[in-house]
Amino acid sequence: MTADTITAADIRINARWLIPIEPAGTVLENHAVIIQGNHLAAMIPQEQADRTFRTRETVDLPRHVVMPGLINMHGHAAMTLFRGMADDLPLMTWLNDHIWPAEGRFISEQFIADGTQLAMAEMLRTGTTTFSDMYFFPEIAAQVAHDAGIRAQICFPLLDFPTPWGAGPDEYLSKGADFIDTWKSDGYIMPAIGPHAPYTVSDGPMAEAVRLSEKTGAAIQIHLHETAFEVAEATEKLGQRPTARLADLGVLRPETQCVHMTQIDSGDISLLNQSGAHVIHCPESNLKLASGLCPVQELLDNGINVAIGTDGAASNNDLDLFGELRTAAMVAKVVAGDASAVSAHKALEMATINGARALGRDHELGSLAEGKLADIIAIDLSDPFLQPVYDPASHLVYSNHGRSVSHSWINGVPQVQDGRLTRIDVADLMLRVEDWAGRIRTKAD
Ligand SMILES: CSC[C@H]1O[C@@H](n2cnc3c(O)ncnc32)[C@H](O)[C@@H]1O
Ligand SMILES: [Zn+2]
Repeated sequence: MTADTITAADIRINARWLIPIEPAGTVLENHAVIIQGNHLAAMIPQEQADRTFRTRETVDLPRHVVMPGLINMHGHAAMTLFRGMADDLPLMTWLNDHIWPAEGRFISEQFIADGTQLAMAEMLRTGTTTFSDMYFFPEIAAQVAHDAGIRAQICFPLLDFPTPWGAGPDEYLSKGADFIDTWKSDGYIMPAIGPHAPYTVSDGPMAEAVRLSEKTGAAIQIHLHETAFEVAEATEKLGQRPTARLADLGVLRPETQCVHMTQIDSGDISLLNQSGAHVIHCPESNLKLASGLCPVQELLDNGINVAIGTDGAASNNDLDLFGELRTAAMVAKVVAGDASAVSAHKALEMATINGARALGRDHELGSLAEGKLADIIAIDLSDPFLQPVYDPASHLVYSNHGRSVSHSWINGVPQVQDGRLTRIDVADLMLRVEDWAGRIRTKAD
């Protein structure tokens, strides 16, 4: 009999349940996750870990599920400061009469810094370790995320009209090219291009966005087919559905993420499938704005990658991706007329590996496997509202909400410990948020 070799590592997490996401549907019991530096060194039964690893820190999680951190693939982080400001309205009234005037009045570098921090605090507390953002002053959002050590795709905005970030498309594109150049090699930040929507970006700037993506490898994220009105208006004015127009302009590519897609016909499915573009499903925003519903199971059945996002806190009104998963799984069943559509495990895949795939980072994010980056969360299942446990995956999707998240590590660094944020000063943040709320309340009337 030969003695096992003992290897030194940094952190050992003892998990009651482990859902690695890949292979699909797997649930392991009483396993240890070993972290060395910023990556996963091993996932092995706890008795084997006793014999083979010596770590400087051990975290015992005897009532918890451990899984990869969630990836929130669409949002407008700083819109947390507009949460609950304009409810019960359809998309275009909400945007034209409330949100765009408020953005014109309040958006500044400080607004983005404080609102993005508020969003990050909520997302970290509810299990998100990577988020995608499309908003103004992307250089500020990128800095704030980088400083907090949270992974983020930050899309610079592109529109035909002026906003607090720029005078028009030429300025957005030139500032955006510099933004990509500054952040392209960062370990946490993925700079990307955010043409707002087909109805706000004309052909010239849209084609420039494609050229910039081809030149830099940066992803494109765009709101697309959010409402029936968008598709009907474009078809009437331009004689083409927006997906067909974007395909002609070269926008639909494997680097492109199409957000919403509530209106889909067989031609749209072919274009998405042939192009390798991804769909980002935001069911709660779609429900709240009465925009429509994305046929998720049909897209998955046609080989299209579908990831999940919350959208901004002004149209959701929270950034809890576990809540979003529950809605996504429930709504998918009604839309498909099939209770087996989007199972619990499939919903978890949408919020992890499918998001990583949309980012082009599935080789290092989105599942727990040796060599992948150590972006990990734990969910405490000991609460009475999560008892008894027959199937932890079922509880994560159908019974849980994000507040049961107890721990989180990003790049091997602890971000949440026993439900508390380790790197964001929440008390100080609340003072700044209250200050903004006071200003918005007085000027919003
Ligand atoms: C180009 S910066 C982002 C821009 O998008 C607005 N926005 C927020 N939510 C939505 C949505 O669901 N559809 C379309 N546009 C949205 C946000 O307020 C910014 O102006
Ligand atoms: Zn959006």
